[in-house]
Amino acid sequence: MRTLVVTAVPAERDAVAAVCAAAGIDVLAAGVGPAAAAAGTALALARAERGTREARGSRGARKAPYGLVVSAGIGGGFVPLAPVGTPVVASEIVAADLGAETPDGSEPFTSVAELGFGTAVHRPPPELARAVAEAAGAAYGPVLTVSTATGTAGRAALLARRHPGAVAEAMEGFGVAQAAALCGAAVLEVRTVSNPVGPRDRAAWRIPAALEALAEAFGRIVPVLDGWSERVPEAR
Ligand SMILES: O=C(O)c1cccc(C(=O)CC[C@H]2O[C@@H](n3cnc4c(=O)[nH]cnc43)[C@H](O)[C@@H]2O)c1
Repeated sequence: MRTLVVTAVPAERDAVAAVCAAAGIDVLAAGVGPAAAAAGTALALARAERGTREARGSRGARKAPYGLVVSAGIGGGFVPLAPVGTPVVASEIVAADLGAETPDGSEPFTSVAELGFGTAVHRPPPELARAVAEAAGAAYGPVLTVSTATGTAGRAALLARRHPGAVAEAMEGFGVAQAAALCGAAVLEVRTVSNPVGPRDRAAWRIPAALEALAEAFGRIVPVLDGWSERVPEAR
């Protein structure tokens, strides 16, 4: 089975391109936010599936479908679990602001799952996610997907309270995970921390350092991904 890495922007794609190309892993920059991530991932997975069907029985090189999709890029880190520069790997990929505001009561939000309308959490294969986290020396815990980046200490504290052990926040993981689930592929989320989750402070961002750390982390992660993909049976 093949592996697809999905980033938001070309700078993240370019950071991992060389090490992924050497391993035959495709990389796609799908855009910022959960909708762009879901759309780009679903299109790539569907095209690969169609390519496999069309190649079946033909003499052309048969390309397997994707069995694993990795949402990768920079993200905000929940201090102190994930300081700036830290790699993080998701134990859970959580839609943290997909639901309804509930003004009454102690909890101001109820998730789409609690409302009975669908899934709010996707879980990577734990054995693989833990192995990737170990290889990368990453913080391991829930990674939150938001449509609006946190900009206050109060919001950061509320998210940390609602999601104990959360290591990072970003804007694409749940979209990638939804598309992967639709196509029967496993999912991972791997990020490096560019800024602390909390008060909006662009001066505190360390994007070049986070991109460098992403490239370095993928150098250690790709052999683990290769090993896992070889163990997964070929396409049906
Ligand atoms: O302008 C701001 O203050 C601001 C604060 C946080 C994030 C943004 C973005 O535009 C993020 C876009 C991009 O980067 C990822 N990312 C990185 N850090 C965070 C974060 O703290 N919260 C959410 N997303 C983050 C994200 O995955 C996007 O692809 C602007």
